[in-house]
Amino acid sequence: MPEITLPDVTLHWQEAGDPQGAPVVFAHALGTDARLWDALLPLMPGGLRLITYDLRGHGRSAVPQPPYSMGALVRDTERLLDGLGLKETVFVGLSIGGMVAQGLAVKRLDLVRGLVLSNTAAKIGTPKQWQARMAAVEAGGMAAIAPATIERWFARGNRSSPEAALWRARLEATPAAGYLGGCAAVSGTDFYTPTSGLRLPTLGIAGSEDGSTPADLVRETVDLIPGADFRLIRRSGHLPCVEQPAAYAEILTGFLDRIGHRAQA
Ligand SMILES: O=C(O)CC1=CCC(=O)O1
Repeated sequence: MPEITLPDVTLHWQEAGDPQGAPVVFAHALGTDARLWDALLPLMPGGLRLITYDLRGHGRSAVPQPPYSMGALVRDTERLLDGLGLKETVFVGLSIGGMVAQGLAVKRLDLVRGLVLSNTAAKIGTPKQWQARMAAVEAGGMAAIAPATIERWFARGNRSSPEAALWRARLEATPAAGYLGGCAAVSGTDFYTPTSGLRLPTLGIAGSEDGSTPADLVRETVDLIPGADFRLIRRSGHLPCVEQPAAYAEILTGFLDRIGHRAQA
């Protein structure tokens, strides 16, 4: 499994698709990892280099002591992309991954030619809500927040599915320190002003039953960027790439086609 060792953290990443293809990079949600994209990637068309990675504190990446800042998460991503020699990617970020996407596009537009803001916002929750969640994890571990998280993540009809059970197990296996670090990063982030200055092809994706970042919240952020497209995925909560991978692939492929993001023959 490929790793990249940065000055203050080692990150795990992997790739699929065409090594010479146009690069698409995927950043996952808090309490998940790069496997969030497993059902989606086989549904993507050819001519793309599909890169996934684990944020610090998650998956197989190292777990530095919390708290983390959004600046650190963006810097990790910038260093990963620079280390892989990538430019002009389409960057797909879901939830905290979508915050990283916004921060990266603001800081390094040379790395991002198209932005996909999935189930995310410029600001998610309030510091008070994040404090309460962090206190629950500190007191009871990851299992303490699992039932409520599954309700936010999955549409009503999908909460008893094998996917919900799998992602609950993965949430509970997330290192508490990594999760707490990520909570602190989200809690301290408000990208309304910087994101409203972005000018690049952008697609917003929301789930009709998302209990974490409801569709209206996603739309509010996406509408900050002139010309951005917005798509709603039905029968889906916070993780539509898991719940409705075919619909997600179709929407993402349509965006890539519209902006001509494919390997040149
Ligand atoms: O955990 C949640 O419900 C919502 C969330 C906020 C940031 C993120 O990545 O997930």
